[in-house]
Parts: sequence; C-alpha cells; structure tokens
Amino acid sequence: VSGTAMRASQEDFENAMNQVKLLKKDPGNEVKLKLYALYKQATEGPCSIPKPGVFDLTNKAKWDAWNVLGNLPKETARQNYVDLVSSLTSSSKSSSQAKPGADRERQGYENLVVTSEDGITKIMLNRPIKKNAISTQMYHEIMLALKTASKDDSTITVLTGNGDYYCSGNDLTNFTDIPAGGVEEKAKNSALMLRDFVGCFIDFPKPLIAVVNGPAVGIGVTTLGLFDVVYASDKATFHTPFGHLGLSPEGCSSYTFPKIMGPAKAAEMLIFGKKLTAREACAQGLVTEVFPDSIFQKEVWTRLKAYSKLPPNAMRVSKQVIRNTEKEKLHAVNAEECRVLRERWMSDECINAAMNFLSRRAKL
Ligand SMILES: CCCCC/C=C/C(=O)SCCNC(=O)CCNC(=O)[C@H](O)C(C)(C)COP(=O)(O)OP(=O)(O)OC[C@H]1O[C@@H](n2cnc3c(N)ncnc32)[C@H](O)[C@@H]1OP(=O)(O)O
Repeated sequence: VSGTAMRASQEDFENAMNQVKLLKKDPGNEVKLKLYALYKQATEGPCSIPKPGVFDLTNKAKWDAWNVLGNLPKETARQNYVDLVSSLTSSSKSSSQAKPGADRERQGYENLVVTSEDGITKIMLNRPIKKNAISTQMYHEIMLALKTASKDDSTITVLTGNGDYYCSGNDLTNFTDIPAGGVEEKAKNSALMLRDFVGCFIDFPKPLIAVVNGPAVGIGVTTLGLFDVVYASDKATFHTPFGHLGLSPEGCSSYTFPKIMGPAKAAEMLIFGKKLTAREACAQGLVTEVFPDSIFQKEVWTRLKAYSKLPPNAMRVSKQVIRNTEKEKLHAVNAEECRVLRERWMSDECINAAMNFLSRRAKL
C-alpha cells in the first residue's frame, strides 16, 4: 500500500469505509485482516489489548495484524486504509471491464491467470505480494484450472508463478479461519481438500510441466514429483521445511522423492528441511533442466511451443504408459499422508510454528 502523501481526511476515511461495504468481490482474508488492522490503528492507535489465546485463531490473527503495525501514526494508518480501499475498488472496476483477447484468457480466477495459446494451457499462480502462497481459495482455483485444462484442446499444461517466487507453499494464514467445529473440523476439512488437490495432479491426463521461475517451498516442491517435466531458473531453490513447521510430507513426496533421489537424499530434504539449489535439485533428478535466469523464459517457452506441436494422442498415451502403473499406489500414499497431516495440524508443534510465522517471529 503506497502512502505517498499523508492527507486523507476523516471524510475520505469514512467514504473508504462505506466503499468496503460495497465491494462486489470478497477481497480475501489477508486483505480483510490488513483493513481491520489499519482501521483499528487509525481509530484507536497502537494495539494494547491482551493477546488472545493460541487456540483463538481468528482473534489471534486479527491481533497479530494490528500489533505488527507497531507505533504507526494514526494519520498514516488512515491514509494507508484509504489507499488500500482505493486499490481494491480500482482493481474490481478494471476486472469488470471487457478485455481484448479475453477469449484466450480464462476469467473468473482471483489468484490465477490462466491462458491457452499455441496448444499450451498456462496456469500462473498470481499472488506475487505473498510470494504465491496458496490460500484455501487458490487450492480450489488450481483444482478447477487443472480439471478444465484436462478437457480443453491444449496439448500440454504448464504451472508457473508470477513475480520472483514460484510458490511459497501453503498459506500459513489458512489455519486462522477456524469453523464452528473448531480445530478438529478445520484439520478434517483441510485433509479432505489436500487429498483432492493432490489427486488432481495424480490423475492429470496430459503432459504437465512446471516452469519454476523462482524459489519453491513446501507443497510447491512436493507436488513437483507428480509433474512430467520440471524446468527451473538458476534462481530457484527447493525447500520443504516440514520439520521446522511441525509437519510431515505431502504431495506424495514421501513416495516420489525417495524414488527420484534415493531415501538418504529424500530424508535430508523431507525430515531435516535441507534446501536445494536448482542445480542440486537437477543433480538429484527432481528437476529436468536448469537455465540461467536471464534466458529462462525465452528458452523454456521456445521449447514448450515446439513440444506442444507433437501429436497430442501419442503424448497422452505415453504419459499413461509411464504413470498408470503407479496411480493406485500414489492415491494410497496421498490418503496416508493426509491422514497423518490431519493429526499434525492439531499438534502443539505445528500450531506454535504457524503462530510464530504469523507474529513475525519466524521465517525460513
Ligand atoms: C491445507 C493444505 C496444506 C498442505 C500442506 C502444505 C505445507 C506447506 O506448504 S509447508 C510450507 C509453508 N510455507 C512456509 O513456511 C513459507 C513461509 N514464508 C517465509 O518463510 C517467507 O515469507 C519466505 C522465505 C517465503 C519469503 O521471505 P521474504 O523474501 O523475506 O518475503 P516476506 O516474508 O516479506 O514475504 C512477503 C509477504 O508474503 C507473505 N508470505 C510469504 N509466504 C507465505 C506463506 N507461506 N503463507 C502466508 N504468507 C506468506 C509474508 O507474510 C509477507 O506478507 P506481508 O508481511 O503481509 O507483506
């Protein structure tokens, strides 16, 4: 949020509050938290209320969002609130206007840009300010995009990220949105969603290519074992910090990684959270090829355009021959990983790690 000049009046602030009520599209949890925090700071000043308990996740997230603003002056908070609302209203106006070439760009995704061109459907994670962390809504959007791509007339499908990151993994604020049934219900719902999400990768029928434009974390790394080809910029890194987060592996990585790189190398990544460079990941077989970042996009897309012209049925059948014998096993592994994670999400180790991140005490 840009706070160029601090001149928002009380009237501007009140207008902005009214505009928030009129927003047509839900701006998502983190924007709502930011709005809440700026509102509180602008009207009450620095956060001085007691910190909510560790299990009161919603109020804890609100408290964290407010508290992180520290001693930000009330006027600056008011200006930032007005700027944020103005950016929300202008983006909703521009997204409701018809765009030229919209036939090739699939509309309706909040955090993805999906395009189909030259026989390639490109699904781009589009949440660069959060390093493409996957929110609950994004899990559903990615599933929908994959299901749609599996039936469209493209020959190959690509997943990539917008901005400097490929994906920073699961959005750690996903667990602040606790339903009436409490943490148990949240863990159960998350496990079901994760199982469906990973299932979409296991069952994807066409060649699936990851264009890893920058660092990848958590589920952004583990699912790579389910892609057919993985191209990486030399700026990419591969990090699965499950130990640090009190978690266990997902995305079928407990099976695919030992198979790809051998159990000893897989254990270093999945148990101890060793971060690999792109060249190390390539040497371990997780990445197909690494390109210098300066020529990454040009080289990769030239190659993919050539691949997309190959006979589509032959590519599908070849993928089936390579992958189908493993499918049943992969679904079983996915189910077991989700069962274990459901327990992990309710553990103190995991809850404390997420809270540390949310209160800015921990980073990878
Ligand atoms: C429900 C199904 C679950 C499936 C199981 C999946 C498990 C996983 O994926 S485990 C991995 C989870 N990811 C992480 O632990 C990464 C956490 N992020 C970080 O450590 C860092 O943000 C970073 C190393 C990725 C980037 O650091 P830096 O370059 O210094 O940038 P910032 O930290 O300032 O990030 C900018 C902005 O983005 C927010 N953000 C980044 N990653 C996440 C995330 N995973 N979840 C939520 N938010 C994230 C970060 O908080 C910053 O936000 P603002 O402070 O509002 O600007």
